[in-house]
Amino acid sequence: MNDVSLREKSIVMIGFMGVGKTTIGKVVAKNLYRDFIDIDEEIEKKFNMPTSDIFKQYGEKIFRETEKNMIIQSCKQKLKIISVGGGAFLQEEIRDVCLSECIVFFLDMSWENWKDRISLLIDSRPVLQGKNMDQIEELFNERQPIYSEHHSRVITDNLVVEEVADYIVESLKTAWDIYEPNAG
Ligand SMILES: Nc1ncnc2c1ncn2[C@@H]1O[C@H](COP(=O)(O)OP(=O)(O)O)[C@@H](O)[C@H]1O
Ligand SMILES: O=C(O)C1=C[C@@H](OP(=O)(O)O)[C@@H](O)[C@H](O)C1
Ligand SMILES: [Mg+2]
Repeated sequence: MNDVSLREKSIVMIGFMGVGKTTIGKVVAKNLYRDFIDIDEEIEKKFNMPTSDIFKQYGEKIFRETEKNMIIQSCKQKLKIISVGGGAFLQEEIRDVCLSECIVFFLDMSWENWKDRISLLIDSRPVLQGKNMDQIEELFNERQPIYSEHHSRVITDNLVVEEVADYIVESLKTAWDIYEPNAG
Protein backbone atom coordinates (compact mmCIF):
# COMPACT_ATOMS: atom_id res chain seq x y z
CA MET A 1 0.00 0.00 0.00
CA ASN A 2 2.99 2.36 0.22
CA ASP A 3 2.53 3.30 -3.43
CA VAL A 4 -0.89 4.81 -2.70
CA SER A 5 -0.91 8.57 -3.29
CA LEU A 6 -1.77 10.93 -0.45
CA ARG A 7 -5.06 11.81 -2.14
CA GLU A 8 -6.05 8.16 -2.25
CA LYS A 9 -5.15 7.26 1.31
CA SER A 10 -8.02 6.33 3.57
CA ILE A 11 -8.78 8.64 6.48
CA VAL A 12 -9.10 7.25 10.02
CA MET A 13 -10.99 9.05 12.82
CA ILE A 14 -9.72 8.42 16.35
CA GLY A 15 -10.55 9.86 19.78
CA PHE A 16 -12.38 9.10 23.00
CA MET A 17 -15.89 7.59 23.02
CA GLY A 18 -18.56 10.08 22.05
CA VAL A 19 -16.36 12.79 20.55
CA GLY A 20 -18.20 12.28 17.25
CA LYS A 21 -16.03 9.91 15.19
CA THR A 22 -19.04 8.09 13.72
CA THR A 23 -21.23 11.16 13.15
CA ILE A 24 -18.46 13.37 11.76
CA GLY A 25 -16.88 10.54 9.74
CA LYS A 26 -20.17 10.06 7.88
CA VAL A 27 -20.35 13.75 6.94
CA VAL A 28 -16.70 13.84 5.85
CA ALA A 29 -17.34 10.76 3.65
CA LYS A 30 -20.38 12.39 2.07
CA ASN A 31 -18.51 15.64 1.41
CA LEU A 32 -15.57 13.82 -0.19
CA TYR A 33 -17.82 11.32 -2.09
CA ARG A 34 -16.12 8.43 -0.32
CA ASP A 35 -17.44 5.26 1.27
CA PHE A 36 -17.74 5.31 5.05
CA ILE A 37 -16.77 2.40 7.29
CA ASP A 38 -17.66 2.44 10.97
CA ILE A 39 -15.73 -0.40 12.60
CA ASP A 40 -18.21 -0.75 15.50
CA GLU A 41 -21.12 -1.02 13.04
CA GLU A 42 -19.22 -3.69 11.11
CA ILE A 43 -18.54 -5.66 14.31
CA GLU A 44 -22.22 -5.35 15.32
CA LYS A 45 -23.28 -6.62 11.86
CA LYS A 46 -20.91 -9.59 12.13
CA PHE A 47 -22.27 -10.63 15.53
CA ASN A 48 -25.79 -9.42 14.71
CA MET A 49 -26.10 -7.73 18.10
CA PRO A 50 -25.23 -4.41 19.78
CA THR A 51 -21.74 -3.89 21.22
CA SER A 52 -23.03 -4.13 24.81
CA ASP A 53 -24.34 -7.64 24.07
CA ILE A 54 -21.07 -8.66 22.37
CA PHE A 55 -19.20 -7.62 25.54
CA LYS A 56 -21.68 -9.59 27.71
CA GLN A 57 -21.91 -12.74 25.61
CA TYR A 58 -18.41 -13.03 24.14
CA GLY A 59 -16.28 -10.74 26.32
CA GLU A 60 -14.06 -7.78 25.56
CA LYS A 61 -11.15 -9.95 24.34
CA ILE A 62 -13.16 -11.30 21.39
CA PHE A 63 -14.44 -7.79 20.64
CA ARG A 64 -10.87 -6.42 20.58
CA GLU A 65 -9.61 -9.26 18.36
CA THR A 66 -12.45 -8.68 15.88
CA GLU A 67 -11.85 -4.92 16.02
CA LYS A 68 -8.16 -5.44 15.21
CA ASN A 69 -8.82 -7.75 12.26
CA MET A 70 -11.47 -5.47 10.80
CA ILE A 71 -9.29 -2.38 11.09
CA ILE A 72 -6.36 -4.15 9.43
CA GLN A 73 -8.64 -5.21 6.55
CA SER A 74 -10.18 -1.74 6.21
CA CYS A 75 -6.82 0.05 6.23
CA LYS A 76 -5.77 -2.04 3.20
CA GLN A 77 -8.46 -0.28 1.18
CA LYS A 78 -7.94 3.15 -0.32
CA LEU A 79 -10.30 6.13 -0.52
CA LYS A 80 -12.34 5.18 2.57
CA ILE A 81 -13.33 7.18 5.62
CA ILE A 82 -12.94 4.87 8.62
CA SER A 83 -14.17 5.57 12.15
CA VAL A 84 -12.65 3.29 14.76
CA GLY A 85 -13.81 2.80 18.35
CA GLY A 86 -12.25 4.86 21.12
CA GLY A 87 -10.39 1.84 22.49
CA ALA A 88 -8.88 0.72 19.18
CA PHE A 89 -5.64 2.68 19.60
CA LEU A 90 -4.90 0.75 22.80
CA GLN A 91 -3.57 -1.96 20.47
CA GLU A 92 -0.13 -1.24 19.05
CA GLU A 93 -0.82 -3.26 15.91
CA ILE A 94 -3.85 -1.08 15.16
CA ARG A 95 -1.94 2.15 15.77
CA ASP A 96 0.86 0.94 13.49
CA VAL A 97 -1.39 -0.06 10.59
CA CYS A 98 -3.51 3.10 10.76
CA LEU A 99 -0.51 5.42 10.98
CA SER A 100 1.44 3.71 8.21
CA GLU A 101 -1.39 3.15 5.72
CA CYS A 102 -3.84 5.98 6.35
CA ILE A 103 -4.18 9.61 7.41
CA VAL A 104 -5.20 9.67 11.08
CA PHE A 105 -7.35 12.49 12.46
CA PHE A 106 -7.63 12.87 16.23
CA LEU A 107 -10.95 14.37 17.28
CA ASP A 108 -10.04 16.06 20.53
CA MET A 109 -12.39 17.42 23.17
CA SER A 110 -12.00 18.83 26.68
CA TRP A 111 -13.37 16.91 29.66
CA GLU A 112 -15.48 19.97 30.57
CA ASN A 113 -17.39 19.69 27.28
CA TRP A 114 -17.33 15.91 27.07
CA LYS A 115 -18.99 15.30 30.43
CA ASP A 116 -22.26 16.85 29.18
CA ARG A 117 -22.43 14.13 26.52
CA ILE A 118 -22.55 11.20 28.95
CA SER A 119 -26.36 10.74 28.80
CA LEU A 120 -26.11 10.17 25.02
CA LEU A 121 -23.57 7.40 25.51
CA ILE A 122 -24.13 5.49 28.72
CA ASP A 123 -26.63 2.94 27.33
CA SER A 124 -24.52 1.91 24.34
CA ARG A 125 -20.94 2.05 25.65
CA PRO A 126 -20.17 -0.97 27.88
CA VAL A 127 -16.81 0.47 28.91
CA LEU A 128 -18.60 3.37 30.65
CA GLN A 129 -21.21 1.27 32.41
CA GLY A 130 -20.86 0.77 36.17
CA LYS A 131 -18.43 3.69 36.49
CA ASN A 132 -19.04 6.95 38.33
CA MET A 133 -18.06 10.31 36.83
CA ASP A 134 -14.69 10.35 38.63
CA GLN A 135 -13.82 6.94 37.21
CA ILE A 136 -14.93 8.01 33.73
CA GLU A 137 -12.79 11.16 34.00
CA GLU A 138 -9.86 8.95 35.02
CA LEU A 139 -10.42 6.76 31.94
CA PHE A 140 -10.73 9.89 29.77
CA ASN A 141 -7.35 11.14 31.03
CA GLU A 142 -5.73 7.71 30.90
CA ARG A 143 -6.72 7.28 27.25
CA GLN A 144 -5.35 10.63 26.02
CA PRO A 145 -1.74 9.42 25.43
CA ILE A 146 -2.88 6.75 22.94
CA TYR A 147 -4.44 9.45 20.77
CA SER A 148 -1.26 11.52 20.73
CA GLU A 149 -0.10 9.41 17.80
CA HIS A 150 -1.95 10.99 14.87
CA HIS A 151 -1.32 13.02 11.71
CA SER A 152 -3.76 15.83 12.38
CA ARG A 153 -5.88 17.03 15.30
CA VAL A 154 -9.09 18.97 15.50
CA ILE A 155 -10.48 20.41 18.73
CA THR A 156 -14.23 19.90 18.52
CA ASP A 157 -15.27 21.88 21.63
CA ASN A 158 -18.26 24.09 20.82
CA LEU A 159 -18.25 23.13 17.15
CA VAL A 160 -21.27 21.58 15.46
CA VAL A 161 -20.79 18.40 13.41
CA GLU A 162 -20.71 20.26 10.06
CA GLU A 163 -18.05 22.69 11.31
CA VAL A 164 -15.74 19.85 12.36
CA ALA A 165 -16.35 17.99 9.09
CA ASP A 166 -15.66 21.16 7.05
CA TYR A 167 -12.43 21.75 8.96
CA ILE A 168 -11.26 18.20 8.23
CA VAL A 169 -12.17 18.39 4.53
CA GLU A 170 -10.47 21.78 4.12
CA SER A 171 -7.28 20.68 5.87
CA LEU A 172 -7.13 17.55 3.71
CA LYS A 173 -7.58 19.58 0.52
CA THR A 174 -4.84 21.97 1.63
CA ALA A 175 -2.45 19.08 2.34
CA TRP A 176 -3.27 17.40 -0.97
CA ASP A 177 -2.63 20.64 -2.88
CA ILE A 178 0.68 21.23 -1.10
CA TYR A 179 2.07 17.71 -1.37
CA GLU A 180 0.51 16.61 -4.68
CA PRO A 181 -0.08 19.90 -6.50
CA ASN A 182 -0.62 18.45 -9.98
CA ALA A 183 -2.65 15.39 -9.06
CA GLY A 184 -6.13 16.73 -8.45
N1 LIG B 1 -19.88 18.22 17.39
C1 LIG B 1 -20.91 17.70 18.04
N2 LIG B 1 -21.75 18.48 18.71
C2 LIG B 1 -22.78 17.96 19.40
N3 LIG B 1 -23.09 16.65 19.49
C3 LIG B 1 -22.28 15.81 18.83
C4 LIG B 1 -21.16 16.27 18.07
N4 LIG B 1 -20.55 15.19 17.55
C5 LIG B 1 -21.26 14.11 17.95
N5 LIG B 1 -22.31 14.48 18.70
C6 LIG B 1 -23.28 13.59 19.35
O1 LIG B 1 -22.56 12.83 20.33
C7 LIG B 1 -23.02 11.48 20.34
C8 LIG B 1 -21.85 10.56 20.11
O2 LIG B 1 -21.40 10.72 18.76
P1 LIG B 1 -20.71 9.54 17.97
O3 LIG B 1 -20.53 10.01 16.56
O4 LIG B 1 -21.43 8.26 18.16
O5 LIG B 1 -19.29 9.49 18.70
P2 LIG B 1 -18.15 8.39 18.65
O6 LIG B 1 -18.30 7.63 17.37
O7 LIG B 1 -16.88 9.17 18.72
O8 LIG B 1 -18.37 7.55 19.85
C9 LIG B 1 -24.12 11.40 19.27
O9 LIG B 1 -25.37 11.51 19.93
C10 LIG B 1 -23.85 12.59 18.37
O10 LIG B 1 -25.03 13.07 17.77
O1 LIG C 1 -13.48 3.23 23.93
C1 LIG C 1 -13.85 2.03 23.89
O2 LIG C 1 -13.24 1.16 24.53
C2 LIG C 1 -15.02 1.67 23.05
C3 LIG C 1 -15.55 2.63 22.20
C4 LIG C 1 -16.75 2.40 21.39
O3 LIG C 1 -16.70 3.16 20.17
P1 LIG C 1 -16.89 4.76 20.12
O4 LIG C 1 -15.56 5.38 20.44
O5 LIG C 1 -17.29 5.03 18.71
O6 LIG C 1 -17.92 5.13 21.10
C5 LIG C 1 -16.86 0.90 21.04
O7 LIG C 1 -15.81 0.53 20.19
C6 LIG C 1 -16.83 0.08 22.30
O8 LIG C 1 -17.97 0.41 23.05
C7 LIG C 1 -15.54 0.28 23.11
MG1 LIG D 1 -18.47 5.54 16.99
